Amino acid sequence: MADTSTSNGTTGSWALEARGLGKRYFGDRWALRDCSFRIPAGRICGLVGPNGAGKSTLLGLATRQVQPTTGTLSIFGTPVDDPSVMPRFAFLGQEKPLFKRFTVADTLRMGAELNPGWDALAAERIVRSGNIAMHTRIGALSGGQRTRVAFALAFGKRPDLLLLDEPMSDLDPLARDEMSTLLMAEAVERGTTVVMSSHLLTELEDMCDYLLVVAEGRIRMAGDADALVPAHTLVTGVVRDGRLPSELDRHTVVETRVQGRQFHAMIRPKGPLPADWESAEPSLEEVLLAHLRSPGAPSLYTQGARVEAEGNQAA
Ligand SMILES: Nc1ncnc2c1ncn2[C@@H]1O[C@H](COP(=O)(O)OP(=O)(O)OP(=O)(O)O)[C@@H](O)[C@H]1O
Repeated sequence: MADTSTSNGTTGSWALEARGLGKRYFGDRWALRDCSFRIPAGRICGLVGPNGAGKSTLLGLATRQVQPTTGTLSIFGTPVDDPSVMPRFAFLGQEKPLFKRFTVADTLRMGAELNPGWDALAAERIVRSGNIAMHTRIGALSGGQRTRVAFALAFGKRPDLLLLDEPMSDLDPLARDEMSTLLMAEAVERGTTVVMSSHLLTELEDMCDYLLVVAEGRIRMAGDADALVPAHTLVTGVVRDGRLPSELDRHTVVETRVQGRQFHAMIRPKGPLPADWESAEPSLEEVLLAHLRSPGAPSLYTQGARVEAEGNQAA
């Protein structure tokens, strides 16, 4: 069962909307199953989940590199299989598909030719701030420098939606910081929506105001970070007769751990807590870690993030 309890329902347009989305590569193993959610326009959304959770599959479905087995996915209200959606998004993944024989200048020229709304100044600025000479061949660049050129291509396209699959994993800390700042500036100044998968929880905490948590192919949390985190409480109490207290059953329990005579639990309180429990508000990182360790925990959507698959009744 999913909680639908928290506030901050978001109005406005949806950058990404999935209904009953599923992908089975082969056999009966689903990489992604029954995913229904919305990401509002203009947000920086962190896509979080353990290895093999289905994050790249989801981004592959959004960019049509992967075909869905079930359900639909729309970008700004247009189904992703409609070619008119192409100019509205840019994708940057772990692999940077650049032509090794092209120079950096050739690459940017190609970006200008392929994209009607090309912003040459923005693209060149990103390249030059990394001290990369325009005449250098892509094949002669380091992995991090190639990533910078790929970022320049993505930003130069001036997309409304930037889809990023761990794109900064090979950047040094300075370049990583610079690209993060660029991303946030884009989102603020141009209202660009960013959906970014990352395993770096501190990076997500710093950058993202919206979250999509995936585990074992299903959505575990979706919505405003500001609403998702305060919905949780960390409680500590005493274990009696080696058993967790029955009072825990009154709340939504995400994770419990027993250490000696104490228990620690990440819960979503459904009412007052016993006076002898200690409670604290967790950080985003603590909430995410608890969910990543407990993929079977009940899911949570903030109001605006929830969407029902076709044929289902709205909650
Ligand atoms: N092309 C493919 N063919 C078959 N199975 C695949 C394919 N791509 C992904 N899978 C499987 O789908 C599941 C989800 O994979 P996916 O790459 O989407 O996970 P992820 O969350 O991006 O993982 P990571 O954090 O390790 O990048 C995994 O079990 C994976 O083995």
